[in-house]
Amino acid sequence: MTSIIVNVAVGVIKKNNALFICKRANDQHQGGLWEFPGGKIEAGESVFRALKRELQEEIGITIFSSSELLTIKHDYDDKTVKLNVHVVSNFSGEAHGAEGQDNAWVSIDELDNYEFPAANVDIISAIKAKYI
Ligand SMILES: Nc1nc2c([nH]c(=O)n2[C@@H]2O[C@H](COP(=O)(O)OP(=O)(O)OP(=O)(O)O)[C@@H](O)[C@H]2O)c(=O)[nH]1
Ligand SMILES: [Mg+2]
Repeated sequence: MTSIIVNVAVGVIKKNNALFICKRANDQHQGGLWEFPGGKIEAGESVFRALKRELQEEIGITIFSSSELLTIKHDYDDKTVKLNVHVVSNFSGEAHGAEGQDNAWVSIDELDNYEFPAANVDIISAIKAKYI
């Protein structure tokens, strides 16, 4: 058990019927697994503000709005994360691996072919349930 809670902004980037996913670097927490891009929320930052900053840094897009999908609190052995997951379809720029990370546009059905961190099971269920 740990008392550290990491507050994270996560973006499900949607264009037509495809979602943009990235592969986490091996030296990161949950490294080598696929993710929805995003990152840690800084002190005093809103989820949207953090998402805008992280998506600019990690995948080179500028987002104009986002809509809340769900919030998940998940305990890993080494830390607890609170994932504030938003859907983003209103953005400019071409999503790419701006930090050199592998990436892919995938359909909802294709998500099952990629391995995600344990916390993401609920994100993928929510995506499927809502057909976002
Ligand atoms: N971005 C992202 N993080 C996730 C997902 N699922 C999940 O458990 N996490 C966890 O959320 C935490 C924070 O995300 P992050 O590592 O992207 O944070 P960051 O971009 O600020 O990274 P940095 O600390 O290397 O600068 C990590 O512990 C990561 O394992 C996901 O789908 N996307
Ligand atoms: Mg990140």
